[in-house]
This record gives sequence, C-alpha cells and structure tokens, in this order.
Amino acid sequence: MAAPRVTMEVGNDGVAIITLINPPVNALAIPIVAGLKDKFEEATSRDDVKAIVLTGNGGRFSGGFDINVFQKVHGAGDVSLMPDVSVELVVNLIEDCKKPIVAAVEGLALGGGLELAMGCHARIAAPKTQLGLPELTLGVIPGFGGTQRLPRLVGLSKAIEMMLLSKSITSEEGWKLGLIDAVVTSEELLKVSRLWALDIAARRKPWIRSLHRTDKLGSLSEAREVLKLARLQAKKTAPNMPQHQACLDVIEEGIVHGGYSGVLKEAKVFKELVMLDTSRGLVHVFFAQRATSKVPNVTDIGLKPRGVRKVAVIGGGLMGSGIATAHILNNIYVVLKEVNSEYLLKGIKTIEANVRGLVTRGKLTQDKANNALKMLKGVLDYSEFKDVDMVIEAVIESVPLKQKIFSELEKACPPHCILATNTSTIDLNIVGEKTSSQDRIIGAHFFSLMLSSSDGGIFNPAHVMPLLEIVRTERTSAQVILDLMTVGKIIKKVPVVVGNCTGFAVNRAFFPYSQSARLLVSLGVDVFRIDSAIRSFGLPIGPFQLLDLAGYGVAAATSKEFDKAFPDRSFQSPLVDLLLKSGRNGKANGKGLYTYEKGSKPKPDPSVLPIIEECRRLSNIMPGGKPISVTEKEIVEMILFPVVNESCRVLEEGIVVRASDLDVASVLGMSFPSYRGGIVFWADVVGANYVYTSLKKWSQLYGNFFKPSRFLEERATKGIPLSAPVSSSSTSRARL
Ligand SMILES: C[C@H](O)CC(=O)SCCNC(=O)CCNC(=O)[C@H](O)C(C)(C)COP(=O)(O)OP(=O)(O)OC[C@H]1O[C@@H](n2cnc3c(N)ncnc32)[C@H](O)[C@@H]1OP(=O)(O)O
Repeated sequence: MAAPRVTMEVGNDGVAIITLINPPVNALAIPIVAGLKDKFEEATSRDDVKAIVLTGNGGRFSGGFDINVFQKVHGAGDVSLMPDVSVELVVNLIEDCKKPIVAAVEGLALGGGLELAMGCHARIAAPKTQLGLPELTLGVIPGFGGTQRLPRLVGLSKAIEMMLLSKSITSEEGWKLGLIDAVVTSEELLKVSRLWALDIAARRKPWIRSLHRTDKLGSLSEAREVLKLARLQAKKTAPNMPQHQACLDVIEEGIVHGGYSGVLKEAKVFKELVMLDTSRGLVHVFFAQRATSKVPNVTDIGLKPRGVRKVAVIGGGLMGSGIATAHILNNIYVVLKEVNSEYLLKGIKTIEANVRGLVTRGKLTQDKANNALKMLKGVLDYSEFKDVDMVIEAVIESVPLKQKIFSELEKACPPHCILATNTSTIDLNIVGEKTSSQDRIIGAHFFSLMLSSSDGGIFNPAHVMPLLEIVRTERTSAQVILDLMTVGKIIKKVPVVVGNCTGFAVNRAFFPYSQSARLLVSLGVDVFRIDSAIRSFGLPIGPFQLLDLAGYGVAAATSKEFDKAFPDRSFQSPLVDLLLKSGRNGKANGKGLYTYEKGSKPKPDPSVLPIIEECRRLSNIMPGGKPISVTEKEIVEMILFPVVNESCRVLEEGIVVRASDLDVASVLGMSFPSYRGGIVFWADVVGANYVYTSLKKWSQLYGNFFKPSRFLEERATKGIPLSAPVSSSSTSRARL
C-alpha cells in the first residue's frame, strides 16, 4: 500500500485542490497532518492560488485522526506523540488563512475529519455523507476544535447530543442544521466546491470563521441550563466515564470565555483524557473488534465467501424468531420451520412484533419493515429446504432431538448447505454424530441479554444483540467458517470465531460469574449489595437481577451443565432450588429476589430474606458461622477474578484465536464495560499477579472454587501479561 500522503493541484481557475490520501478511510496519520501543514502553507504563499478546496481521495473525506497514534501514546505513556493540530493547523493555517477554503466532503467525515471541515469557510457535501464526532467512544473528546465549532454551527443542544451520544448525521440533516452549505451530487462535488471557494474570494458568498460565531449559542443562561441538564443525564448514563463531563466543561469554557479559549482548554483536557485507562480500554476494544475478522487459516488463504441467499431457521421460539428477524431485516430470505401450525404462527407473530418494534422505535421505516416481512415464509416440512444455503437449528437443548434434526437435514438440504446449530452448551461433535457432514457443521451462537436496569432489564432478542459466536470443531471447513463470518457481518453482528467446548468462549468464561455471586451469598454477603457493587463497576445489571430476568429454570439447567463439565471448580448453591421451591421464578412470574411493578424499577423483596438464610444454613460455609466482611471492591473482585481465572483456561486451551477476541466477546455478549477494555484487558490493567495472589488467598480460605489456574499462576509469577499470545507448545489441547 502506498504511503499516506497529501497532494495539491492548482487549476487554471486559481483553485488549489488539496487531497488526503490514506486508504481505506483517509485517517489523519502523522504524515497526513504534516502534509496538510505543508500544502496549506504552500497554497497560502503561492500567488497563482486564489482559493483552496480540501477533499479526500476514494469517496471518503476522512475517518478522523489516526487511532493507531492513540495506541502508540498508550504504549509509550508519552502524550507528546500527539501532534499540535488544533491551533497550528486548524486555527492558524485553515480558519485564519487569507484565502478562502472550502471542504468538499463525501462518504464520511468523522472526528478529526469533520473538525478539519468545520475549520474551513464552507462545506459542500455529497448525498448521504456521514458526519459525526464519535471521539467519546474512544475515551477522549474532539481535539481539533470540534467541541467549539460544532455548537456554533448546529446549536448547543444538537451538538451536545451528537458528541455525548456519538451520534452521526447525514449531509442532508447537516444542511438543514447549517453544518453543510450545500448538498450536491458526487459528480458535481469538486466543481461546485471550486466555484464556491472563488465566490467567497470575490465576496459573493460569506467568508465564515465558525469559531467566531455566537448566533446559535443562545444566551449564557440558556446555555448553562442546557449544559446542566446534559451533565445530569451524563451522570446517569455514563457514570464511570470522565470524558462526558469533561466535554461539557470544555464546551462551557468556550461559551463563557470565547471559542479560542475553548480550543486551548480542549487541547489540554484532550491530552489528560487520552492518558486515562478509559481511553486505553476503549481504543483497545476498537482495534480488538476489527481484529476478530482476521482468522488464521480461514481469512488468509485466498478463499472467497459464497453467497448465502436463503436460510432456513428451525424452531420459532424466542431465539429462532430473533435469528430469523436478523436475516430478513438484511434481505436474506428465511424459511421458518416449526413442528405444528400453532407454534409456527406464534413464531411468525414474534418476528412480526420484532420488526414492528423497530418501526415504533424509529429504527426502521414502514416500507423496509414490509419488505423484510415479505422475505419470510413459514413451513411445517422440509420441502423448501432443497435450495437453502444455510440452516440454523434453534430448538430446545436436547441431544437426541438435535441429532435427529441433523440427520434429516443431511438428506433434505443441498450438499453445499451450511448446517448450523444455535446450541449454547452441547458439544458440536455430538450434535453431528449421526451425520457424515462434519465439515459443514458449525455453531452459530446468537445471544440475548438485558440492556438496562431501569425497568428490571429488557431482554434483547437475538436480532438486537451484537455478538455472534461462530463455533468450529476440528472438522469444520474453512470455507464454511468464512461463509458464516460473512453472513454474520451482513446481518450486522460482530462474528467471533471460537472453539468447541462446554459453554464455548463467553458462557464458559463467565460461568463462575453467577456461581461466585451465589458463593458470596452463602458466605453471608447481601444479595442486593452484590448487585449494586457490580452495577457500580459498570455492568448494566447485577448477577441476581440477571438471574431473575433469565428465569430460575434456565439457571438451574445451565448450572448443571457446568457442574458436570468442571466439577473441580464448580460451586453448587442451593439458592435457585430453594427459590423455585418457594414458587418463585424471577421476573417471569413477578416473584423473584426483586419485586416487579409496571412502570417502576425493581425493588429488593424483603420476603426473600428467610430463603437466603436457609440457603446459608444449608451451605454452611461461613467461617465460624459468621458472615464474612467485605468491601465493595472485594465483592467485585471475588466475582470477577474467578471469571478471569476461567478466561485463562479459555486462552490456554486455544478456544479463542487471541485474547482480544475474548475481550470483544465479553463486551458484546456479557455487557462487560467496554471502557474497561474487556475481561482480559481489565485483568492486565489490574495486574495478573494481584489477581493470582487474591485468588490464592481466597482458595485457602474458601476452597477450590477460587484456585488459580496453571496458566494464571505461570503468567503471574513470570510477569507475563495474560493477553500475551499463547505459544503453540503450551496449547497442546488447542481447539483451534
Ligand atoms: C483529535 C480528534 O478529535 C480525534 C479523532 O479524530 S479520533 C477518531 C475519530 N473517528 C472515529 O472514531 C471513527 C473510527 N472509525 C470508524 O468508526 C469506522 O472505521 C468507519 C465508520 C470510519 C469505517 O467503517 P468500515 O467501513 O466498517 O470499516 P472498518 O473495518 O471499521 O475500518 C476499516 C479500516 O480502517 C481502520 N480505521 C478506521 N478509522 C480509523 C481511524 N480513525 N484511525 C485509524 N484507523 C482507522 C480500521 O482500523 C480498519 O483497519 P483494518 O482494515 O486494518 O482492520
């Protein structure tokens, strides 16, 4: 790939076209920033240049500052690696330039890309260009003057919404708001921009320096009111993320003391934020998510994905209907099969409700919803299966049933058809035991989980949850893995390829999560204190609220699987059985550890306390019969360090390709806070040795559940980060 560069061409009309060239997104890498400074200086000083147009090569203006530089800053701990762009380039060379500069924007202008454009004196955009300042998702704030110029161009409330929610808008919306001066076709973009720049030079169009504008900011008291509300909101929605309050402080500085003062404060605060663990974690997740699409011996061996146009889903329960929804929403034809018309109708109704729900929430137009539903057909037999490209089985977790279905599928489907199962626990080799199609058998493990704690948790069905675990066995072919990864992306999931074991990557690594919470209860710790400590750490709901939400039957069944697979380190709590015996089943029957009333947050149910006392009596593990005394921090560590411990086994056994895949999976599948970088990244920040010594101490006090794994012990004692690659010799039992 050619080196990143900036070019300049001066036309006969006296307009210099300065072009960013750094595919695929024209990120503002250090050489690009240097190149921009050179070209703007040259264009300013040349007599034959009357006006300037700034544009990006290849149909994308710019995806913003080069995030790789953040990683370098994090690695070296040296913030001076960040170039001075805001004042030197955007203010001095662009905004205060004596020649007019117009940005010709196409495809996307994000972060530093949009900030460069806002420094120009006008912005012309192609249709559907994506415009936004998503810096907060990387733990920082806009750093090239965006916190100052965006409010001056679109108004304070809209700018706050765009920055705090990292919400981008289209060029059409941008035009209505005043961010964009004209939307023209892609073909006309450069021509119109050149003329616009010449018109400014000739004073036929206004020469506007955004930083000097105040007309859209409102009065000081109005602005303070807007900022106050935004602060309260951010305190609720992003309590552990400093960049939100910092962004509002910097905006306020500019409103009170003027845009230039705001730019200076922005640069200072940016440099402080970029050094914090929040930014380290979020930048790590950004790259980790992109790394999941690189799978050795699958994506690097020259295979081409085969198209998947028609998919059959077996089972119209919550999972099956969510999976079907995800496909039809993305233009893939779905045949939904059920065993009788009653179940089939129920499945179709659920899918319709899923699609309608998106329309109600403004996420889908009615037209698109109608088109999606046309892609669905319900069936009761296999006659439609003769030309399907993929089947996803989503029936109950029963080995004989799944085996029967797979041997029927082998006969009913064409030989190229991918045979996928959505099992969350059963070994794939067992599922496909009765077939001779082991190379086509693969796990397509979709997730459904809670989103918020405000109403006791909302179950996000499979079409909403972003993670897709692709489970491969030793025999699954690379082509089939690649095909499923490709479909995963089409249906807007993040596919993570994992190996075959009980629970696969996410459920396996997190099985100690609910168990340690129950163990703590048996040791005398209050259920509701545990949930609150975990929420303060950053998960959306605690383990007991999750238990209520999932239902006790599910919890009992999955616990059994893990007890069976990992008896040496499984904690068997009597709690769920006692709750079931007392007629409780969590949120499903309105009787859980919490009480559920429509319209209000779930409240701890005091009548559950005698059941918890009974649970402690039966467990009989409180040292000296007295509850242990622990801080909030210890609660979090006693729940999450066992997860780190199991994650170490997942890494050692090669269940994931790389440690960062488990980070992504924990964030997208378990809602582990992304600003902590995922489970393994977080453990490395805390320190492997600290995790190890803590677990060792607890294992001596409370038993084998906490016993550190060999991998953790080795890494901790040798001072090797848990995320460091696993050498091939140590993955003797590698699944991948
Ligand atoms: C000081 C300033 O205010 C600070 C900043 O500007 S911080 C940067 C702000 N910008 C962003 O956050 C945008 C980040 N990028 C994105 O959201 C998406 O990549 C995108 C919408 C631009 C493109 O999405 P998509 O087409 O799906 O491609 P995607 O796979 O994400 O990216 C393509 C490649 O570009 C890289 N890339 C994207 N944006 C990048 C950036 N700003 N810096 C460095 N690399 C970037 C990705 O890492 C990926 O690399 P890979 O192929 O080696 O894995």
